[in-house]
Amino acid sequence: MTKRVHVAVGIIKRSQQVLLAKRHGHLHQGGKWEFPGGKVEAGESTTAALIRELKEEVDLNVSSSAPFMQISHDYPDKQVFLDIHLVEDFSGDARGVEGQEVAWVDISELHKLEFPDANTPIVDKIQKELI
Ligand SMILES: Nc1nc2c([nH]c(=O)n2[C@H]2C[C@H](O)[C@@H](COP(=O)(O)OP(=O)(O)OP(=O)(O)O)O2)c(=O)[nH]1
Ligand SMILES: [Mg+2]
Repeated sequence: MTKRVHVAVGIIKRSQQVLLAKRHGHLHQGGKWEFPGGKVEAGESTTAALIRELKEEVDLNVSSSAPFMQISHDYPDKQVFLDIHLVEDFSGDARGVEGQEVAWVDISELHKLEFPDANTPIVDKIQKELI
């Protein structure tokens, strides 16, 4: 029995596109597209984790964010709690700091890409509410 992993996730939106990153093949859920983010550390707020992770992973400076949705999902090998925030207020040019592929993708095309299973409701809600 392991603990549920608390993850801060950012939907980074610029006009009708969102930023995706491809998870490296060796990682959990590797090879799939994700919304940038990562584990919230002990004693850290979700917002602080989001700011830290988006700087570390895609070199963006987040000015503000708003709660979007929360998802608990059980993978066969891992339990996650995704605390997902909408980020429309940021600066910088996105790049994959850790060598990962990044892409600005039209919201209308999102459902055509492969995401981790936990992301299905996220993609649905983005396509309903953010277009
Ligand atoms: N960032 C992100 N993680 C997701 C998404 N969907 C999803 O199931 N996850 C899962 C995959 C991982 O099990 C977990 C994220 O943890 P991670 O291991 O990538 O965290 P991290 O960036 O802090 O990485 P590390 O420092 O441990 O290398 O959440 C998503 O859209 N974005
Ligand atoms: Mg990460």
